[in-house]
Amino acid sequence: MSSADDSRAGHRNGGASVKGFIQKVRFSHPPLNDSLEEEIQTFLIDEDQLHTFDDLTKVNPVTPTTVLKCLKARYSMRVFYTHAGCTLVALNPFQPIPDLYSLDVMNEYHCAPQPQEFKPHIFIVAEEAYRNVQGQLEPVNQSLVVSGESGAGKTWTSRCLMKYYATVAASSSVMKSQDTVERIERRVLDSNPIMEAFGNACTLRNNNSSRFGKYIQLQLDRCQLLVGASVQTYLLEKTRVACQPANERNFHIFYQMMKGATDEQRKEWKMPHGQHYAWLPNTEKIIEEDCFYETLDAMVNLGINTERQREIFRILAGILQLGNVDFSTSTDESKPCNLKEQSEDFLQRAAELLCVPSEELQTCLCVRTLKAGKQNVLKPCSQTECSMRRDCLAKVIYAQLFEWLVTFINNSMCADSSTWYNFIGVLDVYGFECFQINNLEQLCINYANEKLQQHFVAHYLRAQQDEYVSEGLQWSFVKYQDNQSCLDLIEGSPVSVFSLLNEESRLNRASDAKTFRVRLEKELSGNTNISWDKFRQVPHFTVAHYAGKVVYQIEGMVEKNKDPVPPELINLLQKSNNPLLHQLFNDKTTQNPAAKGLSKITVVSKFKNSLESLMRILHSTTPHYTRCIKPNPDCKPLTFTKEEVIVQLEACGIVETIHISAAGFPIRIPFKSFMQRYGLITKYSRFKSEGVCVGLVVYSPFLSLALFVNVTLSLLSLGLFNLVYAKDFLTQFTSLYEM
Ligand SMILES: Nc1ncnc2c1ncn2[C@@H]1O[C@H](COP(=O)(O)OP(=O)(O)OP(=O)(O)O)[C@@H](O)[C@H]1O
Repeated sequence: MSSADDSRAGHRNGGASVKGFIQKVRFSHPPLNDSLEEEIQTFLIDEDQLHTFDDLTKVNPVTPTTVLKCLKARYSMRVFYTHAGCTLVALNPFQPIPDLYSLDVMNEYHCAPQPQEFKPHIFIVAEEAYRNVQGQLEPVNQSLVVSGESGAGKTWTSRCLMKYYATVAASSSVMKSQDTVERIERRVLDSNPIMEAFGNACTLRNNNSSRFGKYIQLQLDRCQLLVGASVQTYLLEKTRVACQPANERNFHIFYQMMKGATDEQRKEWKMPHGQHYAWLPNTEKIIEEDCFYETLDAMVNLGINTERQREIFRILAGILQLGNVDFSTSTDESKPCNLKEQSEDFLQRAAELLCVPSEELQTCLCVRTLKAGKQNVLKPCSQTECSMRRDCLAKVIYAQLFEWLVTFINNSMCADSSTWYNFIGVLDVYGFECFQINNLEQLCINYANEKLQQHFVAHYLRAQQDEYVSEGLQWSFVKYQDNQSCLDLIEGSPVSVFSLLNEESRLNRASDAKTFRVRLEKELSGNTNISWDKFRQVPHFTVAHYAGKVVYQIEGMVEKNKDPVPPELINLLQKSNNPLLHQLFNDKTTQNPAAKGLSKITVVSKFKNSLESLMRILHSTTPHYTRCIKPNPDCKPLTFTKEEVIVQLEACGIVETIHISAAGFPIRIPFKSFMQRYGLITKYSRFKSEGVCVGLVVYSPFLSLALFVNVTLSLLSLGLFNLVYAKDFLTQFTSLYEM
């Protein structure tokens, strides 16, 4: 999907994260009666033992308190990973832990006959997915969904996963393909510093916060070797280019340039030492991500040649100069605004770096062309409009550049479709957001989280419980909240928040927030997930999300949804003599707003489409969930704040997940797939065959088969599947063995 924008940045000042906000507990926990309280106390009495619970399904009773205490005990013993049934909980240590992710550790997990018997680790999840691909059990393709709030460790985890596959999938002894694999694995890993330099920024919550979502597909050949990768990005926060929230920074790449440039580059970029840039706040803050040479190395490795690099950096330098261009009000309304003192120099430099005529640049920023019948009428813009057009120019250039980089990276890493057969996808998306002021960008992000939650619920909670019902298993229900009605409210048809927003955006008129609020209330008040606070003056609506209520401000929402780019700006950029900039706005293969008429596609429509295609992919894969938890709000090493953690545990429904995982069968394989994969053991006649040991446990009328196989290495992966059941398995199994 495109780098559809929105100004998450603009609304974050003083914003509180979701953690301080969630008041509603999503799932209905059983009320704490005296006996449960007693059980909890009995469990907690053995304090020294709490850290030993590698899998929270073994905790008894499972309550928010007991789960929290175990995680805290483990964290203080420096154990950062814990299984929670089908989910892995990862607590962020906020400091490098020696040897936790070393090559030796990777190899240990990779070579272990039963990795799940090792200490919980992200490598278990990685290895399980890898073995699933090797086992070719449907669905063969895998998705590793990494979630959590900002700073919880999603990007770190995704990087670990990529390194793991780049190592184990390249460690094959197939010498012939070794060269390719090495090159590819290098490229896959090198895509990270580039994407992070251009897509991450230092925020109040995380020094290296990803300002976009991504889904990386690691492509594997028939031998499960890494032969390529592709990345899909979601909703880049392009507003940050022109508007940085208080105490936050712009994208890393600008600081990298500023701090890492040689004298020669400074001259070329017209960036003398000590020059202040309005769009480059907090330059004094030094963070480890300010590593220009690492980005340059990665660019070289991915094949971005020196000339291309020059073009990229000139564009970026041009954007910075643009930020220092300010307008003064014109005394005569019929005349365009003037430039403020010094702004002329900056405009001149911006024009030179962007390779466009400076007078034309100034006219585009200050004068609007209106269509009156067949004639064009020129109308001077107000001071505010001029600033908006300047910001819009910077945003559209940056978004197109980011898009181009992603396409370039994909072209450089993606394997020919005839050479790869399966993939393992890693999804790293922004967590739930709730600030003091929330607008369209929070609505999109929270909508994405609703979709993922629905996927999780469908996959683990609902599917499992529904299946137990259809199988007639005795099962005491865990109550969970189905979020379909919230999704109906946001994206449903025929009427929803999105449909009304789109309708309003298509009307060629300035939108009025109050009128739009009335319309929302009239059309949507039948849905219990939407409400309005009668005492709040500002037009708003409140959505009851699965993770809590979020109040959205209506003002500006429709305009953001339209995301208009004045055509004069596009025309100007199309004429640029910077070959890359020229290509960005002329190439039909890129998402060129002018060429493709994208300005007519609204932000929510684009986002919804991209999310739907992501969900289709997720539904076609075997998912593995990792919930990253941020143990304290200040990113302090080894500090566990229980109030911070409990809210995150509740927001992701971990207690219910544990309940269900503990009570159910965690790994299920369709009978047909099982027989296809393991039918070969029938060759080894009877149980007494050499080296084969099969144990059969029958539960009537439903069956579980525990297989303990120690035959050949080819059956090693069987260790992953410790429990299988299927209605007619006994009949078929016994007939195979002539029992
Ligand atoms: N397993 C880990 N070991 C050591 N440090 C870690 C680990 N995971 C995360 N960190 C630290 O926490 C910081 C924040 O992690 P990360 O950037 O992955 O968060 P995130 O969830 O991706 O946040 P955002 O949503 O803002 O992008 C990292 O920069 C790193 O310093």
